[in-house]
Amino acid sequence: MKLELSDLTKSFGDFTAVDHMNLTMTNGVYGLLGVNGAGKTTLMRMLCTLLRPTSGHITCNGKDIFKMDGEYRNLLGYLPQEFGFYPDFTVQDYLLYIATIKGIRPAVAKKRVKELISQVGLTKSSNKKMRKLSGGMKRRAGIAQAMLNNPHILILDEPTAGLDPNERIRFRNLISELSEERLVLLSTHIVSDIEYIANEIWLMSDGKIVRKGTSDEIINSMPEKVWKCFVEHSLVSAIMKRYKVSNMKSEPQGVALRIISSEKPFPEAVWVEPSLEDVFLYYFGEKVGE
Ligand SMILES: Nc1ncnc2c1ncn2[C@@H]1O[C@H](COP(=O)(O)OP(=O)(O)OP(=O)(O)O)[C@@H](O)[C@H]1O
Repeated sequence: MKLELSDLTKSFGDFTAVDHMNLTMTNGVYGLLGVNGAGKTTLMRMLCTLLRPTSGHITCNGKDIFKMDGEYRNLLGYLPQEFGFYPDFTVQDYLLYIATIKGIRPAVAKKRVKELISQVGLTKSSNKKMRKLSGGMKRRAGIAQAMLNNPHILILDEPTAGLDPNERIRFRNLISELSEERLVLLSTHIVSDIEYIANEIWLMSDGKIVRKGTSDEIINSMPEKVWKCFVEHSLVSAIMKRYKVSNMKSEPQGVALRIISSEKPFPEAVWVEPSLEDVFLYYFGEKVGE
């Protein structure tokens, strides 16, 4: 499976949400990381043929996805950021209903729904009404609906939004499991959601991919260094005006700061290994603040 984006652009009036993007994806997990408004959903909606590009092309194994029609939709599973889940349907009925919409034969659908309910860990809740599920369970039902047609391409828009830490971990494991022999693209603005499961991470800002690579490659690409030091409370605001501070924590010795700077900020500062979160804050610090 190969998806190629060439010079892909989407504008709304004179605002460009996706800006001349060129990318290639094959099987594996791609993590699209960016702050709110970076253009992630716009990109994903184009990849699902729900939105036409202003210019440029998306091809799947060499064919224009907008000309493939049903052939492409059969390859695709999509979990939108907000998905309609019919609150009074049970999990099982909801999935059977979506299977009907997707044109899956009833006998096949019944078997597939049962398998998927088990795979996403909802067997005990299969007769529960959708509105009674927790946020994490709803998202798992959402993944199951995206997987009904056993898609080769799985696109998940902010699948971990609103999940608690346990649900996040469970979700990450599920996505890793589903990614075998499949192309999975998932968007998030939470670094830890993709740090360990994405084969390739894309940092997106203002409609462009500003960095891409494995987690290690992205970390190593950061031009500045990360320093750790302890300072008195009274100095913190002056330091924050002067340096990019990726984290601060009150500790008995004072305030522990992680400072991103090409030079040693204080004689007592020690150089520490950067994390992907430092890199994210390095590129998007002000935007995260906004
Ligand atoms: N239909 C539209 N008309 C006008 N502007 C739009 C439209 N859809 C998106 N935008 C704008 O395009 C930009 C990118 O939006 P998009 O939803 O793709 O970002 P995002 O990275 O998915 O953000 P979030 O994490 O908040 O979902 C935003 O500034 C948004 O306001």
